[in-house]
Amino acid sequence: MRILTLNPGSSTMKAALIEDGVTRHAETWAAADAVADESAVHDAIGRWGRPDAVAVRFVHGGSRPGPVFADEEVLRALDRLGSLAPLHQPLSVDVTRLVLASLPDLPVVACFDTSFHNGLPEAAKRYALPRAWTRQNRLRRYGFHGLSCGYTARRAAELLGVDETEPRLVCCHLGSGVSVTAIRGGASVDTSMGFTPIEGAVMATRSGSVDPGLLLYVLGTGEVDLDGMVDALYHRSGLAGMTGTSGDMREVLAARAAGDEAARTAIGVYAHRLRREIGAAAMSLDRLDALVFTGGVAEHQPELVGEVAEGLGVLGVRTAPDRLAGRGDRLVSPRGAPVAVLVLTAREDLELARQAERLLASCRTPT
Ligand SMILES: Nc1ncnc2c1ncn2[C@@H]1O[C@H](COP(=O)(O)OP(=O)(O)O)[C@@H](O)[C@H]1O
Ligand SMILES: CC(=O)OP(=O)(O)O
Ligand SMILES: [Mg+2]
Repeated sequence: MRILTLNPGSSTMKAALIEDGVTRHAETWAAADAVADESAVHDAIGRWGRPDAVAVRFVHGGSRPGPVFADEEVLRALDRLGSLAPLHQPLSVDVTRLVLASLPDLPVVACFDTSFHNGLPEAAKRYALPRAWTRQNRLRRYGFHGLSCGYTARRAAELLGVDETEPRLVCCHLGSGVSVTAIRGGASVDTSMGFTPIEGAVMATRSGSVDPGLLLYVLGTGEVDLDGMVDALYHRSGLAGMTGTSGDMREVLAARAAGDEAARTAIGVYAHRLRREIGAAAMSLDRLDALVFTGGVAEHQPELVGEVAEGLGVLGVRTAPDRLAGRGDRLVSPRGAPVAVLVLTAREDLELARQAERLLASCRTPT
């Protein structure tokens, strides 16, 4: 079966054609370009040949436990979640509408980052807010990067040579968005992103967690209104805000190498907050078998993984420089280390294809 997968991230739009679990074609565009230039996705379909189905990543699926077929009614509901993930959700809705319009007779499957975290334990899911706010179970922690985590959990178990239900993992997804998830028995038991993909670690342009009291204070001054706050927390914070760069880790590392003090501080904050999240995630596990790093930054800047890991000795985490310098999916901890450290390529495309195939198979009438 040939599945076209579309993965709108906050900085990139990634498309791939997966045939029976194998990648045949792949292309990445800057996120803004992919939707502004409607023909980009269309051209890819033309070049790669007609797929049997399309699978699209939506970061926010609300409480949906798994993928669903996308139609206009589903899209309208997902669009209403747009303000909870403004860097991603509108792009996913737009690109899905484009596909439905240009390939009207193809099944299009919407797959959700949030589904992987749907079974979070109550204590990890709730905010300590007034019951009147939380009674409907909507104002809660959802978690994101779930498609990446689902793939990572399976791939890590494969590399460790154990059953999927076995390893206790902490999965760090370091892309433009950054999240840390504790995985036990193949399921999410805590995660750093919450109601929105702002919470938790420092990201490329997002702030990560900030004392809500600080935000209330700034709003109270009247110098920033709600739109200004949204813009600041999603677009002008994180590495970008601290350094005046785009927030792309390549640029920040280059600035630090050139002696830029703001870049040095920003990477210090990024690594410190990431270690805090890793430590917190480990507390939801009864043991830590492996710490997994994935996403664009982990894949392309493994030296940063080494830098983060250096401060995690208390968890038994160590890395080997020669292994870090390698390529592809690999163990980067030294032989005999108490915790395996893995660097894995994020394969949301394979997870998207897998989920779409399963949904399609479940709808086929048995013969
Ligand atoms: N080809 C590359 N070479 C070096 N760094 C890269 C490359 N591609 C991505 N990165 C790094 O990965 C980050 C983006 O991660 P990615 O997972 O692709 O983003 P998105 O959140 O859009 O899915 C960038 O900040 C950059 O530092
Ligand atoms: C959820 C999220 O932040 O995704 P990405 O890293 O792809 O932007
Ligand atoms: Mg991504």
